[in-house]
Amino acid sequence: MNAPKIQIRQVGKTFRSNGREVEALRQVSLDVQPNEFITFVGASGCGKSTLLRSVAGLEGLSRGEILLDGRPIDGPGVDRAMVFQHYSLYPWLTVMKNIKFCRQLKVIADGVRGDADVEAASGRADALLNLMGLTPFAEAYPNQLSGGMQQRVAIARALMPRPATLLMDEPFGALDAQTREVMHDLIRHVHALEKTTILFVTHDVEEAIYLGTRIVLMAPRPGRIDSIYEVPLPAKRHQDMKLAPEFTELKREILARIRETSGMQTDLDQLARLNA
Ligand SMILES: Nc1ncnc2c1ncn2[C@@H]1O[C@H](COP(=O)(O)OP(=O)(O)OP(=O)(O)O)[C@@H](O)[C@H]1O
Repeated sequence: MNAPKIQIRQVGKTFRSNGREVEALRQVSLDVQPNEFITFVGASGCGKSTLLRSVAGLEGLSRGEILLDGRPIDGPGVDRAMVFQHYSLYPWLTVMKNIKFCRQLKVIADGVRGDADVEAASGRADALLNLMGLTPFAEAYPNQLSGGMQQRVAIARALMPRPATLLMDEPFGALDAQTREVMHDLIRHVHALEKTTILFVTHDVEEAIYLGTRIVLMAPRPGRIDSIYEVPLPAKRHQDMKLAPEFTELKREILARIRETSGMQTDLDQLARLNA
């Protein structure tokens, strides 16, 4: 087996605000292999976003450590890119300029580069536009695009510096069901093509199974890993697989476990007794 891309070791995170303490993560440990696609599910408040932000280097840890390629993470880096639910595009820039924006900042920070570098960046931006089906919209502004298209621009922008790791926090949460399906196949394609390691947070169990190679189910109060499921699907996915018995059985099992760990099952049982 390869050396893990990411090693999350005994990670703890406690937030303190207004005299209150929240243990967002307790003793979280996980090894992620290169080119894995890990999806995280779990009841609200179980620490999914906190864990993702910690891998991004946006959140300091209270305990433990996270290693990337064997080295401790101590802040954000161009080797990791994050995509959020809200598209966070620059409304005053065209699609093409949005995609190139971070790259341009890096060029400014690093000093003037040669023509070859500028050309390579343009080639990469064109290739990503094409991959995302956005070529006809290169000169459009974000407010002229649908939600799905805006999110495709955000993904293209994240991929621009060729990050080895992509961190996605409910990236398709605001999209309608049909657009989500298209995005699912697109992101699986990106994963295969770019050989990226992906950590993906979602509330949607079907999305977690369809996209993931492994599913990490987290539980709240304190935030922790409850269980890990291998996805019994081949690398090449298609939408009909959602109807396969092994898919629906895994979905049923995970939904039941989320209900149990969230305390929601107790609420549902009480409701059923009231209605009886
Ligand atoms: N900056 C912060 N200050 C104080 N508490 C925080 C902060 N960020 C997160 N928390 C708390 O930590 C816990 C975990 O939050 P987190 O957002 O990581 O969970 P989540 O599983 O992503 O939730 P959701 O599914 O609702 O997005 C929650 O109780 C949350 O209120």
